[in-house]
Amino acid sequence: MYIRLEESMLEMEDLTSWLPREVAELYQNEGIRELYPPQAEAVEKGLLEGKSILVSVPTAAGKTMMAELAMLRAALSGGRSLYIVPLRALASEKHAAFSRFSPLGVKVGVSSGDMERRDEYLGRNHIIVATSEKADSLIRNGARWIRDLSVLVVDEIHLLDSPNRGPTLEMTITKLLRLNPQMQILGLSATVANAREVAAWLKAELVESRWRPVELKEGVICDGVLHFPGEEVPLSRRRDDLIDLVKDTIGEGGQILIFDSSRRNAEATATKLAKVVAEAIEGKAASRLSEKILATGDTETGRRLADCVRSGVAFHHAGLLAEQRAVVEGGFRSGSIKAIASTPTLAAGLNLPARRVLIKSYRRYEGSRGMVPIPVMEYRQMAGRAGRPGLDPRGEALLMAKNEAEVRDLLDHYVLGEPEEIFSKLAMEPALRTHLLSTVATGFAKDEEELKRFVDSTFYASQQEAWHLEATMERVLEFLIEGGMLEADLRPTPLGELVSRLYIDPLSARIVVENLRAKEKTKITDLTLLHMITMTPDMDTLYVQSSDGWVEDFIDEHACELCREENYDWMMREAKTAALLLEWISESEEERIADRFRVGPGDIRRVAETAEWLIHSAGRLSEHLDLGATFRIYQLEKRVHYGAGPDLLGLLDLKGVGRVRARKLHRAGYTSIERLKEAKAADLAEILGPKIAGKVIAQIRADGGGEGEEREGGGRW
Ligand SMILES: Nc1ncnc2c1ncn2[C@@H]1O[C@H](COP(=O)(O)OP(=O)(O)OP(=O)(O)O)[C@@H](O)[C@H]1O
Repeated sequence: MYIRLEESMLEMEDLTSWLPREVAELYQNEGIRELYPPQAEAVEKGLLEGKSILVSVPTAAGKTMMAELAMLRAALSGGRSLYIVPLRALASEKHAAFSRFSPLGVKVGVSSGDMERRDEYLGRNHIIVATSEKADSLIRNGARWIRDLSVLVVDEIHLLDSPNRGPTLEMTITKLLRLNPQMQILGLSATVANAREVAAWLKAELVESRWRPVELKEGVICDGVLHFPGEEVPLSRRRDDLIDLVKDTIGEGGQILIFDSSRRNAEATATKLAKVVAEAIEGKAASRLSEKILATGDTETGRRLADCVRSGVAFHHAGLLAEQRAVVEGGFRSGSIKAIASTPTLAAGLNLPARRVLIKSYRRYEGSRGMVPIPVMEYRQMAGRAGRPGLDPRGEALLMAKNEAEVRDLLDHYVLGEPEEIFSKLAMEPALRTHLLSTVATGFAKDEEELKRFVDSTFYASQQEAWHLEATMERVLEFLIEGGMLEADLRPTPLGELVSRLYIDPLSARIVVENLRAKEKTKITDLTLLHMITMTPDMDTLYVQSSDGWVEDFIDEHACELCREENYDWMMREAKTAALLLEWISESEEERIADRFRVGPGDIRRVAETAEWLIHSAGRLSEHLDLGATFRIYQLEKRVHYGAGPDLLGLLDLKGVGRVRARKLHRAGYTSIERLKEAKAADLAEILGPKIAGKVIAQIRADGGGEGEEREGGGRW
């Protein structure tokens, strides 16, 4: 259980020893009078004197503000800080939050978008927010400003342990430290067992604490009884634990976050609660939110979500569109939504405090491993959302158990248990393949000796007594040499440099090149290209379910268009994913795609976005190696971007015109920009609505060789 220590002894006023008075005033105006104890400890350990610090504290203990103070100190003396976050949604959130420093003259930027870019303009900012992938890509593409950093903040640094994101994070930190040896680094971590090890790697002071701003009571709910260590409290009414708990929370003016094991369960939980919660809310605000959800697009998932939201409940998972998630989060913050049922995957990105947190299922589905219990560290991340500072006297986090034995297990393992240690995942072959190439291609190492020395400065090496990488490294280097990405003496080839800049797995590059070489040019269709990119390890292919019998027919039907694939299970998944993309570019309605492939609208966009990046990369490879499919690939890239047919390409360059509006214009005979120039303003307004029509007209005017010409043309608009 978390404990609350004595109050901090450092007041905002005291910060003027290190920072200009305006900074202290800014926080005072936000109602902050003194530093929380872990913050005060960080200051004592040199946070405001440029010392590197690893902070390992519970959720909501004020980590972000520590980072802000260090970044402000740097900014106000002209220094630059990079703030690394794990998710794009968090990058926008932090960017918005840091923008409140602009009255102090602090410029803030966020790096998102294309991978193969340097974004030199970002260097004008004092604070730059980026995901670890984007930061890595900026290094690979040679952004100059990244060599001149005063402060590096790594949010959620415990993700070093993540098989997906960990190696990139680790290599990015290692490279940034190499480029900026004097830089102050601030690692913000959840509580982990071996924070000292992470601190040692970063040569940082450690601030480790269990302090929380609001007391947190943790326990297990079973059969109408709340079991806390040493205490049992019956719930007032007894029917159904979930419903009773939600009613109890809302009855006391609180909100509840519920974590479920799967999307389907999260949706079912929200639907079940809708009736109960609807009675307890003021309906107007909820109805407005529900309209907002419907405005994001007409899909089954959207409609179901809108129905729930109208009753003051929501579900939240990766199948939703980003806009839909934003409405749900905003509605919860404003109090119109009382309960959210979410999947655990999103716990890290869901920055919403609530009076109560219910972990309805402590298991989660993990591909081939089936349902597995979540780590204690993740449990703590979820539980830590309970208790809104300044609003709740205390927070309560409960796990749900089926019987007494499970109650005891859950109390022992999660409530009273220690979080796990974290381990580097750099030794995994796909990670090494990508990162060894980029290390050489970006000039961090010139030969094998230097490469080994570089790897020696990673978290992996600092955790290991002895190296276990030799064999894997040999294999990976051989692969890169064979694939023409490195010379035998490990100098990068132009192809290797390109692959590194494109930010794709070298194996993806090889799959693309081999398939483009193998296939007769005249036989390459859109489906061939789509299938090719779904074969790469960079594409997360869709699962094939028992009801997906049609995929086999699809494979038979399109056999001569598809690429060669040895493994039939993979072929099924690839073909299903390629079929989804084919429907997307054929302008199938999202609702139809969601239905047929049993995915959420958020999944469609994600698959399309990954595909676009891979198709773009395939185009660059084809161009570089003169593989003869370049034009066709670039056309496909644009179609995947917009989800539209080839006849719309001319219209899709217009801002505000997506697949649906472009098709409407096309149907009305406006098949090109040239044709549009002939149109009457009133006709366009009828097709597009007056606002969008105005936007389109302005663009065509700008495009059409100047305003004067338009006017001479007879004032058609
Ligand atoms: N010293 C303080 N006094 C009062 N409020 C504070 C103080 N420090 C931070 N807060 C407030 O507490 C809330 C949580 O802080 P913050 O976001 O920094 O926590 P965090 O540890 O980064 O959270 P998470 O673990 O969710 O990332 C914010 O609303 C912030 O304004």
